[in-house]
Amino acid sequence: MDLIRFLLRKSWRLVLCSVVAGLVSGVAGAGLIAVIHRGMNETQVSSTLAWSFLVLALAVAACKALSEILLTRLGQSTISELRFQLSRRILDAPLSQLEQLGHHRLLAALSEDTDVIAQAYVQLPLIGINVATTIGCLAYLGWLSWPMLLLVLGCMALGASTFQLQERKAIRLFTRSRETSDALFRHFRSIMAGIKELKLHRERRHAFLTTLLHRTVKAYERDFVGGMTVYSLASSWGLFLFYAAIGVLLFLWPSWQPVSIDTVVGATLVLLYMMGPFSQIVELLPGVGRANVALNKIDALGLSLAASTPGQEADGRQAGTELDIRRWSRLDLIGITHHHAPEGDERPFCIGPIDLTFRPGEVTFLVGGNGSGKTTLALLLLGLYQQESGSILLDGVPIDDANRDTYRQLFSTVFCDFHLFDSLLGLDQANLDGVARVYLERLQLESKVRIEGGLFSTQALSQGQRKRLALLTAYVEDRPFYLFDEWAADQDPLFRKVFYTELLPDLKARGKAVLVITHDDRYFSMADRCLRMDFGRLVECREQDGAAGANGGLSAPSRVAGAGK
Ligand SMILES: Nc1ncnc2c1ncn2[C@@H]1O[C@H](COP(=O)(O)OP(=O)(O)OP(=O)(O)O)[C@@H](O)[C@H]1O
Repeated sequence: MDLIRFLLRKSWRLVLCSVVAGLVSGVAGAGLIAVIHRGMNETQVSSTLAWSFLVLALAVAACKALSEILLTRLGQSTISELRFQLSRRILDAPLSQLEQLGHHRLLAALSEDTDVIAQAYVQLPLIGINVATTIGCLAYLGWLSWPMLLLVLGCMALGASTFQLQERKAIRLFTRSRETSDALFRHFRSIMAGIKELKLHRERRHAFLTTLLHRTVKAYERDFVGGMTVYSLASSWGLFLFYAAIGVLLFLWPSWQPVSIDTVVGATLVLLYMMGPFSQIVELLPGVGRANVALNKIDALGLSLAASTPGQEADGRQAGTELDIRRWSRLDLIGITHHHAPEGDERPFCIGPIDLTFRPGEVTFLVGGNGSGKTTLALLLLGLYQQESGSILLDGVPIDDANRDTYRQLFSTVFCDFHLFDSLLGLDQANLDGVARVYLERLQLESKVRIEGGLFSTQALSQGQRKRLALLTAYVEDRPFYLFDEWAADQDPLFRKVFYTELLPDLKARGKAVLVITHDDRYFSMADRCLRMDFGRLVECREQDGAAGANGGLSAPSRVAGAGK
């Protein structure tokens, strides 16, 4: 309901206009039936009646068209709003929460759930209009004969109660099919990401298609068809009750009590007319049921659209920050701990407690075996993971929910699994192209890529070249703290040398703090200090790690906790 309130706040004018247009159309339709009924009974048709007929017919057609046009606009604007808001909620949500959910669930929510919710939301005015039309018809029926009204109301109550019993089953099936569509999106992602592996291995491709995908697709089909079948049966039962009421009125009622043929014809006309809006309501109900399932799903993902993130302003900036990220002098990690939620029976991976200090103009190498926790520490430092205990202080100011987003603006990064946007997005400094072209030459990409209006001419590059382009983006960002997660791993020996012996010293000379996660022991001497991760703990670099300060001496932090202090 929060979501409905949220949507109504955004688009109440469109909803109101379409409801009014629909109501006028519905009421005019009921009036048209009354006029037709009177016309059938009059031997000499009056001109007033004829004009009423014309005006009402025009009103019905015009308002129906207007209502439909407005509803289409409402539908598209609702989908846009939902996609925008949900994307925003995803960007606001903690990284660890998103990692636990997985990309496939987020994609399913962004595409399937937004569609289903928007379609149902658009149907709400239609349901309102049809209910209003039905009430108008019932009022006319009551005016013709209240016992007949009671009969029809009885049939409707019977239909509604049986429908409610059946609907629970339909919702259960829709919920199951929605869960299956998460798995379906995971398979779609596997197709995209694993296309080369699937093409190369016939048996794997066959197993993927016939076992995984086919089973999931069929499970989705079965549950979805099951849910829709329940609704179809319920709607047919409702339709039958309508015909039953007409049958009783036409064939049984006159034999029970005296009634004029005129009343019977009028009541039959009303019931036949009511069948239109009634059928529409019943057809709309499965969509409403699926929207409920989609709403619950979005809530279950922890991405409720109605909620807002504490400290987050509407424009994405944060209130109440005391950080000056351009003029910082020390960054302290004090007693930081974190653990990854284990999958199944695995033991959780714990990191920390970690004490560490960074200063501008200092190049730090972070080494350690695979899975030792280097990237996890980097993500904690960047404020992308939230520590479970301990604190991060920038010039003595603790980082919290209110200033974390501002704190993150301290860093430029190239992650191991970096993403390259197709332009220098969000960078609108003067002479952006000129600045970028200087780095393009420096990174030896000028013969491969052109930059026009901040847009890269191509991304069809080798992995190493794409990583250089990501480095270019980081350079242009010109932020105070650089973090590279195994950046040099994809580079040829020549460019690896350029990175360690030219680019890093250049960043240092510009007063940047640099943290390099690396396995390149040949270049450890380029670091001011070298830290080692070992099973989630930060330990001193051993002499055999080869860590030597840039000025030639072994950096060997005397106490890792106080490194840099
Ligand atoms: N999102 C996650 N959820 C659960 N466990 C995770 C997650 N990310 C990492 N881990 C676990 O945490 C441990 C440390 O991972 P991390 O990526 O920090 O290591 P790393 O030192 O950077 O390794 P590598 O050198 O291979 O990149 C690993 O055992 C890994 O299984």
